[in-house]
Amino acid sequence: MVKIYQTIPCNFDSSIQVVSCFVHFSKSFILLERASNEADPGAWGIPGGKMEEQESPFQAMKRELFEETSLEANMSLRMLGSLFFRRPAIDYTLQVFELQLKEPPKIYLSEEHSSYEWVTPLQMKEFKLIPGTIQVYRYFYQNVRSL
Ligand SMILES: Nc1nc2c([nH]c(=O)n2[C@H]2C[C@H](O)[C@@H](COP(=O)(O)OP(=O)(O)OP(=O)(O)O)O2)c(=O)[nH]1
Repeated sequence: MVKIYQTIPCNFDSSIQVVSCFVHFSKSFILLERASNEADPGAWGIPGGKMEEQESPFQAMKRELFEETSLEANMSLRMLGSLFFRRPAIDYTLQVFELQLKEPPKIYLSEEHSSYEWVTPLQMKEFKLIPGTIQVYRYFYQNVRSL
């Protein structure tokens, strides 16, 4: 259903760039549930979305974080790296970030999402996730080099 590569695969269409972010507070990170009128309704994922033309990955990530959670990312926004996603109908590059929060944040959702949860890595497995979310977590936080 989804194949994830560390290096660019053959004939990859690199026109679509997506940014996403692990927002950590204490031992948890935030998951957002896609609203019923969105693509893949009811699926849970970390904040993110498609990069717009003229945006840098950092600008796109700050914009998406603000739109989706109302968080204003500061200097502590860090890029972890990129992975290449191949789904049956679409290729895209996922640029993955992390943001470590020291204070409990106030979250305001947009209409794109219906709810949010702070989850530990173990709890994440209980959610109906956007495919690839666990592999991405493992890759960046548990040093699993094969996806
Ligand atoms: N938000 C988010 N998207 C992810 C994750 N993993 C992953 O493969 N994706 C994919 C699913 C979506 O096809 C794509 C993001 O698309 P989106 O629909 O949320 O983007 P957007 O907010 O810019 O929305 P749009 O109006 O342009 O459709 O990235 C993830 O963890 N979070």
